[in-house]
Amino acid sequence: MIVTEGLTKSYGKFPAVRDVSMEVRSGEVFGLLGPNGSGKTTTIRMILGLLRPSSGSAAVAGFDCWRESLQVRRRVSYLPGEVRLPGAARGYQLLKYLNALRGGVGLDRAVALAERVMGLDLSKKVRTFSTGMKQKLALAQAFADPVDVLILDEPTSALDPSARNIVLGLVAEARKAGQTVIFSGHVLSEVEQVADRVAIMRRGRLMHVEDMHERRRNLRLLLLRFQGTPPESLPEELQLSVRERNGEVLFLEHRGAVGPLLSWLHSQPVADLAIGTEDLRTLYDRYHGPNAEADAEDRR
Ligand SMILES: Nc1ncnc2c1ncn2[C@@H]1O[C@H](COP(=O)(O)OP(=O)(O)OP(=O)(O)O)[C@@H](O)[C@H]1O
Repeated sequence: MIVTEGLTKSYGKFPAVRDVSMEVRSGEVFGLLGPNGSGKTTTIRMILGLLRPSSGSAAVAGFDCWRESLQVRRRVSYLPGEVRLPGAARGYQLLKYLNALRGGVGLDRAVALAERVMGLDLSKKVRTFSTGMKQKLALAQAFADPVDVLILDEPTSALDPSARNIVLGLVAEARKAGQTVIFSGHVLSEVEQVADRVAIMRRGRLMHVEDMHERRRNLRLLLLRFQGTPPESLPEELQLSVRERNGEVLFLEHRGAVGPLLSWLHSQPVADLAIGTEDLRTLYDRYHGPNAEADAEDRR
């Protein structure tokens, strides 16, 4: 649905986005992660046709984002990271106006989302709304747009925990309805909860794309407490590797099938166990944590 090839944007000599090539598949939720200033918003603005790439290209549904930006905008709804709305309008008037720009088809849904799901009073002037309320109003509009692609730039940044959950639920619904979603954010657990794949950016570069389903499927973490000393060696065919050994406790990674693992566990003097998956933090920290490898550009 979205394809970028060598997408690059420089401000003077400063490369804000460098040579980003990625594909977002139709109907998936694509998480975009990276620290402040890593180029997420600049990438998004080029996909929206709001910024002209210095080189490379971006396309949505086969339409070039710069040269055919009208076709692109017809298919895309965008929630900016910083929501700025005209304060003099009442909530309802603003939704009506924004909907009219799209032909008016989403108004009932936008009003229902704003009033019933987000709990807003649409008879009030927008200037009386708090930051979070404004974000909710913009979200109600974005989720009501009858479009193929939703681009949400930090959609939960101003929201309280309950509203955050509502938004994550709406993202899941959008995906079920076949919409393609780009979700940029800083709260790793939220991105982890909704994204099918996650891209990690660093200093304008796309460092890594991870398939979250494969990640969950392929890697299991096991914490085992043995009655007595844990075995020195582990059966090779189980694809277990030791992360840590501490007295009676073994912390293991497992990549193989579950059946043989369960049989082996049954044969062992295991006093207690916990099984989990690795969270996104570990992957993120590989590129941005205290021990992350600096690339050549960083050292300059
Ligand atoms: N108009 C501009 N002129 C000059 N530099 C810019 C401009 N817009 C963005 N930049 C720079 O480009 C880099 C990428 O910015 P961008 O807004 O894309 O980051 P981001 O990953 O979205 O950050 P955040 O998480 O804070 O929203 C930053 O170093 C920023 O200072």
